[in-house]
Amino acid sequence: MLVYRGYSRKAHSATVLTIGNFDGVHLGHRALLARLTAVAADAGLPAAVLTFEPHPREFFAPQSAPSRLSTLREKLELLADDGVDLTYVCHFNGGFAALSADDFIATVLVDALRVRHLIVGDDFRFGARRSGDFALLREAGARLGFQVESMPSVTLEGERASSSAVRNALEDGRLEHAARLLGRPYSIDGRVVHGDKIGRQLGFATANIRIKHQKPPLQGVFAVEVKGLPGGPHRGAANLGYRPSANRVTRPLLEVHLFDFCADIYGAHLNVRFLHKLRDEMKFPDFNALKGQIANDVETAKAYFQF
Ligand SMILES: Cc1cc2nc3c(=O)[nH]c(=O)nc-3n(C[C@H](O)[C@H](O)[C@H](O)COP(=O)(O)O)c2cc1C
Ligand SMILES: Nc1ncnc2c1ncn2[C@@H]1O[C@H](COP(=O)(O)OP(=O)(O)OP(=O)(O)O)[C@@H](O)[C@H]1O
Repeated sequence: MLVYRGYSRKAHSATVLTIGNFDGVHLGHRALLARLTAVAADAGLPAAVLTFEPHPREFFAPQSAPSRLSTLREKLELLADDGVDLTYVCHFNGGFAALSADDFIATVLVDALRVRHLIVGDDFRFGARRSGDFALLREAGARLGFQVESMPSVTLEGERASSSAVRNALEDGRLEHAARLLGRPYSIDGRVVHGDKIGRQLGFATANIRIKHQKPPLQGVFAVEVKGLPGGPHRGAANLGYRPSANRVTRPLLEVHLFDFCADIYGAHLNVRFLHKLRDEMKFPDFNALKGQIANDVETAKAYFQF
């Protein structure tokens, strides 16, 4: 998959295009991408995605913007896995937000991305003050020579699959439901960094993983599966939070204790899949209380896995 920053580079051929945030790449997105790649294959044209960085809500209201399900890198990997040929990552700034719906269609969709066939959800809104809608796209397409197709809503148990629904499920600890909405367990990638080496004194060595998320969509103690190490996937128990009982940190930290594992893995790049929530993170009065609880968590996680 080719990735372009912005839309200043004109597409080298006409495109079959879709537009959106695609945070987390959930079931609804995946159905849309399946349709996109099928239409693109039929037309012999590249399947293209236009997405935004930062998210429009992060630009308009950074304080109240929702947490991110995926980093840009994770999102690009997921789009590539789903067969997308070209992704345009458009910098969402004041200038872009001020583009009228008509200018967006003329400058971005027609001139730069050379759209031949556009597929979006029928609730799709765009342009300054969200004034553009599906009807306007249809009308512009008829005039300017591109087809516009609406994607029917993908639902799960009566609820529309959406990034917000996944965030709510993760926040409430309903991980199994989030996994159904995503079509895979929720996971975070990161590199193993050096910690305070207290874990070993506690009897539970942990891999401290630096994550890119400022505000992850979930917190607490979890049964996890870890990919990225030889002989894996490995199972374990993990804490994602601020570690209030020992050397509290200011940025969220992911610490994973792998079962029956002993090796130097500093620097490894891991993918941690959150399968089941065990409890919320807590502040313990002393090391012994923390140690006792972690021992319990490890037993509960092992029981979950029937380890
Ligand atoms: C399964 C598990 C559960 C944990 N739960 C908590 C918790 O509830 N509160 C907390 O402050 N720290 C918790 N921790 C984090 C420990 O405090 C941390 O692993 C320990 O301080 C070791 O830090 P180090 O790896 O930097 O040496 C947990 C760790 C694990 C592996
Ligand atoms: N459940 C769904 N079924 C079909 N199409 C969807 C579904 N969810 C999103 N889409 C479409 O996928 C594209 C990208 O959606 P986008 O990520 O912007 O919204 P979203 O997933 O609904 O997220 P949010 O919850 O943040 O609104 C849009 O065209 C949107 O209409």
